[in-house]
Amino acid sequence: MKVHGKPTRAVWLEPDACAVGIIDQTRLPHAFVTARLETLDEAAHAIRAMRVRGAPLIGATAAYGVWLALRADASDAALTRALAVLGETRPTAVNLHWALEEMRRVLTPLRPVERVEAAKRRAAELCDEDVAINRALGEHGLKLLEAAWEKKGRKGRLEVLTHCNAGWLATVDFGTALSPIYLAHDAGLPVHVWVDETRPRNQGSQLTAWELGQHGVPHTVIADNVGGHLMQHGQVDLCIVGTDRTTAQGDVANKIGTYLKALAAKDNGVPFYVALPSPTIDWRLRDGVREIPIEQRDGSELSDVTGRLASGEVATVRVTPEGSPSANYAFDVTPARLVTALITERGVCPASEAGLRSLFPERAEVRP
Ligand SMILES: CSC[C@@H](O)[C@@H](O)C(=O)COP(=O)(O)O
Repeated sequence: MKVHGKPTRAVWLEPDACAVGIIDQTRLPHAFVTARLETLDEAAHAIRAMRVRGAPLIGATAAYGVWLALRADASDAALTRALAVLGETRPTAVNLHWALEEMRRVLTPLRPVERVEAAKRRAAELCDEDVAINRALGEHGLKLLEAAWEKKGRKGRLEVLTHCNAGWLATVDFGTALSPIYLAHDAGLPVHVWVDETRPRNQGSQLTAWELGQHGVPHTVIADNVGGHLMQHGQVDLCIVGTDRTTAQGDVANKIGTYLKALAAKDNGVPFYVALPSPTIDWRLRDGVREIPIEQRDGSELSDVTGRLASGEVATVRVTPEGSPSANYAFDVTPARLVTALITERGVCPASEAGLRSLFPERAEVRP
């Protein structure tokens, strides 16, 4: 997507082919700052500190992280270590493990001398594949938005609610939940997005609002607890969110608070869609509530808030009493029964094992 009119991806190989470029997402929306990652440790830190975040982007950055590691040492031991270091950066998004497994599969049979070039090539391919997948799922999602617009009698605005950031900043490009929204906007549908702020890290108010604004998509930031009220008053036509891990039976882990939005949507008859690239499906798991690991992050993300002062300076302030402990659960699981449908690169399906199987028949028999 474009930043200040220039086509930009969320991760890229630097022109000198010696480093990986990222947008430092901890600096948005107050500053657009890019950074170079040159080592395994820098890549792992970027993921852990959420300079890059969002399930597909974590996977893509980790793939490039393997390349950075092998540049220093392409031995079997170094490959094993790189996969382990990167694999421990964040627990919930399965795209991380999917991308690392793919790098392991491609690189292990090669001689060390062949690995560096192969790692760079495969990481770049994974990035291109992510872009193509997101574009394709956007086309499928667009049909749902068009149908909703027809159902509404083509009157007013098409009101969409989203949670967290599942836009291009969370992927290599286009995004997942936001991909259909960008296509709808570009096709002339009067789409308006209710953007949940998404405490504690505010990916909605800081990242989703920023990227929608860059593309000119009308949107309004709301506090996390507003969605239910809007749905009760007929002000949300549909919800679309992303996911960090979807089980074989269609349960979806996504940013904390997603489950409550799905409950409110169900209670009010509002369609609740989840957009996902197939690498987000964990075919080994079934019961998401019991089986998906939920990341718990440092309590300071809750007690401290960063923003821009009137002076223009960006500052961090504490908003909870000194001494009050905080619990910072980063994700929750929305059971499949609350999900109207899954939007994938192969089409739209019910959130169920049969639904996923109908789109991915080659995965039907994969079980631990
Ligand atoms: C296409 S991204 C889907 C999810 O990764 C997204 O909704 C999300 O929850 C991101 O969480 P984050 O903690 O910012 O990495």
